Amino acid sequence: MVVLQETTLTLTEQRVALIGANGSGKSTLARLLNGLVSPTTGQVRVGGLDVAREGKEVRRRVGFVFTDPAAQLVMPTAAEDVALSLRRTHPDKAERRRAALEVLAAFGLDGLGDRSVHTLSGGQRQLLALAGVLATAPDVLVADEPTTLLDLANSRRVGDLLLSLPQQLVLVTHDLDLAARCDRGVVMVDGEVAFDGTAAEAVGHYRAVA
Ligand SMILES: Nc1ncnc2c1ncn2[C@@H]1O[C@H](COP(=O)(O)OP(=O)(O)OP(=O)(O)O)[C@@H](O)[C@H]1O
Repeated sequence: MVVLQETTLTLTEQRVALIGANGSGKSTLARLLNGLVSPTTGQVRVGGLDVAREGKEVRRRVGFVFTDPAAQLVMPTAAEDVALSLRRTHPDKAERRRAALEVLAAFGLDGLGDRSVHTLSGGQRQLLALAGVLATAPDVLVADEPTTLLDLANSRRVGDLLLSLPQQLVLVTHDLDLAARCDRGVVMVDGEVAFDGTAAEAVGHYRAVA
């Protein structure tokens, strides 16, 4: 089965939204960017690196946030989870914990370091997943519907945070208000790019065809 038709995209804008109906190929396109899936034909390059051949280096540069944070929170406590991301930059354990607590505070999760990740709210878990990925200092963040499971306040909070990141963001979302705030919008229909332009135009196009 062909999931994505022939697609040529050069993503240079700071914040790129991928929008479109369920099953249109957004997640597949996003997953190609860090090698979570591989193309059967064609090539994906990130910062000059070939994702298929230099996958490890690409994954170091491209952070990926899933819709469900449970997919990526692997340690028992919040602090330990962030600390895992810091093991390369902070080899000393005590220093690593201190740095992890600082990261948590920066994401509004102060005081939750020793909490089991299972006792955190959905919003807190999504912020923690984001904190963990960003603690690895990726050049690019790919986020696949990161606000879908969140209530209004948390989805605003996570959305604002994503849009204010210094690194490039590729955002798959059904939140059209959030998508419209990006710098570029790509609309997928049946595995093809149906529209590519400013985010506001892309949202308008999607609303017209949906
Ligand atoms: N590994 C796979 N093997 C077979 N089919 C797949 C695979 N991955 C995705 N698909 C199919 O490809 C299509 C596109 O899926 P994809 O997850 O990229 O869509 P999406 O636009 O992200 O959808 P949603 O908004 O529902 O998350 C779907 O029909 C899906 O079932």
